[in-house]
Amino acid sequence: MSTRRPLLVEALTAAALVAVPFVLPHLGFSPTTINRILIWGLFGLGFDILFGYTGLLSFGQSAFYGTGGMFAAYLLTEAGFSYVMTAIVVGALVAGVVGYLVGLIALRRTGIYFAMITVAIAEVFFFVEFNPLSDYTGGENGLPGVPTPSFNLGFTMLNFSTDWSMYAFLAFWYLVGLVIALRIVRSPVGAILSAIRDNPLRAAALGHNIHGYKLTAFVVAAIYAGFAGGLLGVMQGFMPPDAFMFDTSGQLIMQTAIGGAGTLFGPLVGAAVWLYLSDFFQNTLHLGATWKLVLGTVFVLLVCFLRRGIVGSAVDLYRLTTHRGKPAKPIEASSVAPTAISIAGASAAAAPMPARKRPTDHVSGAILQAKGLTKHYGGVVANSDIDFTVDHGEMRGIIGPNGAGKTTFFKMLTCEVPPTSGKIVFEGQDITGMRVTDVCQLGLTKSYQINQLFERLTVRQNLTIAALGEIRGRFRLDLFRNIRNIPDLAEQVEHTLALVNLTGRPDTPVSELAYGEKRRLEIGLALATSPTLLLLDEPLAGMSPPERIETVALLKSIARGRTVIIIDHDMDSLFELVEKITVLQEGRVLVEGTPDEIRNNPRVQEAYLGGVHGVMA
Ligand SMILES: Nc1ncnc2c1ncn2[C@@H]1O[C@H](COP(=O)(O)OP(=O)(O)OP(=O)(O)O)[C@@H](O)[C@H]1O
Repeated sequence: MSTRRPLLVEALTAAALVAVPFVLPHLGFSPTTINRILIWGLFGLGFDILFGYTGLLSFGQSAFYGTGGMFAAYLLTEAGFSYVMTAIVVGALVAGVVGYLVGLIALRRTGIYFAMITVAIAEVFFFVEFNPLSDYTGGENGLPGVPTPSFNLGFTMLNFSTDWSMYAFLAFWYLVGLVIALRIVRSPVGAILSAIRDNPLRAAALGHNIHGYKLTAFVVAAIYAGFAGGLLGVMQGFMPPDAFMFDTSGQLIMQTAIGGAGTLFGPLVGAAVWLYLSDFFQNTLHLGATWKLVLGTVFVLLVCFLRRGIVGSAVDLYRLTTHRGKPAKPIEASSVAPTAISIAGASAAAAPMPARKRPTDHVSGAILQAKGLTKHYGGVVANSDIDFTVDHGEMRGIIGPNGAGKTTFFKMLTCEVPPTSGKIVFEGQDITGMRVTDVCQLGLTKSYQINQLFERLTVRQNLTIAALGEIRGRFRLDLFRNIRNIPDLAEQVEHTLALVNLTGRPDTPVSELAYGEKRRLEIGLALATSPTLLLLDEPLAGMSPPERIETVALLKSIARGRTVIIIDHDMDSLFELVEKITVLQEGRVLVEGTPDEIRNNPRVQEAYLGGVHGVMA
């Protein structure tokens, strides 16, 4: 999808919604089914932002769908409130508040534990609706008598009491919901959500408050669910209690899987398939109770053979046919609904700009001091009583045999793991016990020994995520801001691309990069945060000799004007790069000195060669 025509998706959707009443009835869709599809589609927009874009599989969306729907229906039937749209919006906001509170609890865990908490929450809401709150919700009877909306335009009265007028009403709100969802996924927040989906730990290490962004996605999904629930009551003239049922959450997930997660349109298309087939099996084929068995089989077949869902697979096919000869792009949510990061680089200036500088009061003297740094893993002493100082502008090497504690030392410096004892001072500030996100925001970051990239994103998109951390800070709710309007972002990404020599590969997905290119991108991610202190953990690991030569040259150019600490086992390269080396052995500092001093130090030779004195490699 062209990123130069961002309104194309919206315009095509509007045209398709106009065409639907003229086309779908001929394919066997009843007006009621079409209206239900729209409500599921709207419900699914929020769920797709949560699941497809952020990677959070919630089984609890029925709780918010029911809450929003019931609240709106209660206002309109029991509380004597007569403004239908206001009631629906209030219901959606209440669902959002409930989503915020639930998210605070559920998002404390990840993966299967998060999913299990959402299951439990859905069950709790179902119980509460049926028992303690049945006086308000109607219990198993639901709330009948929900009015249809009507608007007085002065010269005429708009009424939505027929199926097709209700379709127009729902189609309008679906389009509004889609436009908002597209704005969100195209915003910097949308970009960060897709980074969290791919690699939450790296997203946090690049300075993003991932808990805040996950909570945002959770609340957005709850608001969409609540709004769709309100529309359900209005469409049916009755708010059914089964909106709260676990089946509702399950059906939403299955429809999203059928249609394609991370596409925004997947839930709508999935709902069309699901509802059409369930109508067809029950009403046309009269399968009785076995219709669920057949539908289940169809679901399994669809998910097995269309792994990306119908919309995702259609996009892949389109790409294959239109980009024949070019390497196929991997699975990417931006394919249908372009994400912010797919747009970010579109207008990037080709000319590199100078690296951004963080304001600092200290231009000389120590930038980092570690005092008595110790780390125990149970009975294993990874680091013991390390005193370590690095000055501004210095390029320091750290070496040591395998298991000497080098990586653990870096992890403590970047606050990925807390020290058992000791203190870390960075730019005069005690950072001991701070979070990795905050330390990155202060200007201390590292590239990892094992690549920690955003695999489903391109090179440019990866660097955009890193640069956003420095430009926007740890958390900002600019949900509707176009990423193109962020000053300096595109230039900073282009500059980093040039620094790590990847200007020829900006739109290549990470999965298609050669190993050496991935290693350079790994360094680029750290560089794009504009650190004042850059830690590089084995940047040359696993590289072929030509890749090493290229990367050493790259490291030399990167190091100019920066403070860098490098761990590596490649002594020749390290001795060529740094002015001073710290040797670790068995978790302690063995010795510090210039490359020549270290090369000829008998204690270092003994540490490496097990007591056989000789010249080190
Ligand atoms: N998460 C952990 N849990 C338990 N022990 C750990 C953990 N991480 C590291 N260790 C132990 O701490 C010691 C130091 O490991 P570390 O990875 O820091 O060494 P290293 O010098 O970086 O090694 P290498 O050069 O092989 O990467 C090792 O004995 C290792 O087994």
